[in-house]
Amino acid sequence: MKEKGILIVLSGPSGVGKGTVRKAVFSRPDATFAYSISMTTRKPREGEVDGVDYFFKSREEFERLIKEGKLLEYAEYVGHYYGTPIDYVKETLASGKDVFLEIEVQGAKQVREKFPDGLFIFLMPPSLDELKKRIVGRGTESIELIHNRMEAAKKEIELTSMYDYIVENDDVERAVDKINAIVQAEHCRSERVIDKYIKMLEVE
Ligand SMILES: Nc1ncnc2c1ncn2[C@@H]1O[C@H](COP(=O)(O)OP(=O)(O)OP(=O)(O)O)[C@@H](O)[C@H]1O
Ligand SMILES: Nc1nc2c(ncn2[C@@H]2O[C@H](COP(=O)(O)O)[C@@H](O)[C@H]2O)c(=O)[nH]1
Repeated sequence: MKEKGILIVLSGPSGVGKGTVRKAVFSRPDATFAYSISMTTRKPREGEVDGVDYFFKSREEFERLIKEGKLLEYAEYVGHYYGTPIDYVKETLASGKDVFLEIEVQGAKQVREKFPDGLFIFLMPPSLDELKKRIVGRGTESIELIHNRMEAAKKEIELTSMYDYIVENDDVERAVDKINAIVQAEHCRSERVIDKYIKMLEVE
């Protein structure tokens, strides 16, 4: 039987710290996951590099990729498309490596439908007040957008039952420790490990 990696999906409301926690996951020297670089139609921010932070696309190109079935999931988020290239995910999982997606909740729902065996982790804010503080503190949103995101966050938090784990992001390094522990536990539990031992017995 073919070795298969785990598809890890980190999601949660806007401003909870998904991007911050994902960067901290990958900055650990022992990180073994492959990061799936998303496509987006938003413009690069200062310092962002095409093919490293995102694959930056025009709306026309993105819509063509949707039609051609090249995306595992996609969502329109604050006026821009975001999506996960499907080939990279499939090929990397088939090679036995775990793949890490950091995506918003609409996209996570689509992935759950296509990859029910994925490992879905919802990043939870310590409180709604703290979530608001983080969105305001980031300084990227107008008052109106902050209000919209807070209303959306309340609805998103109600949908946590589709996730396998909830990790509170009270402290970034603590959240990373919990995510790594969850993935390790999944490796021990999963049939991937059982397959490995069956293979070992077949060889003897
Ligand atoms: N554990 C934490 N404690 C305090 N501040 C945090 C923590 N995690 C993240 N932040 C801060 O919260 C703000 C939002 O974080 P970030 O941009 O990573 O969120 P996000 O969930 O990726 O948001 P979006 O979905 O809108 O892109 C940032 O200013 C970040 O520095
Ligand atoms: N559904 C998807 N959401 C994605 C993807 N890549 C990133 N994201 C999410 O978009 C927002 C905004 O990101 P930003 O870089 O503009 O701040 C954030 O919540 C990301 O998690 C994707 O491929 N699909």
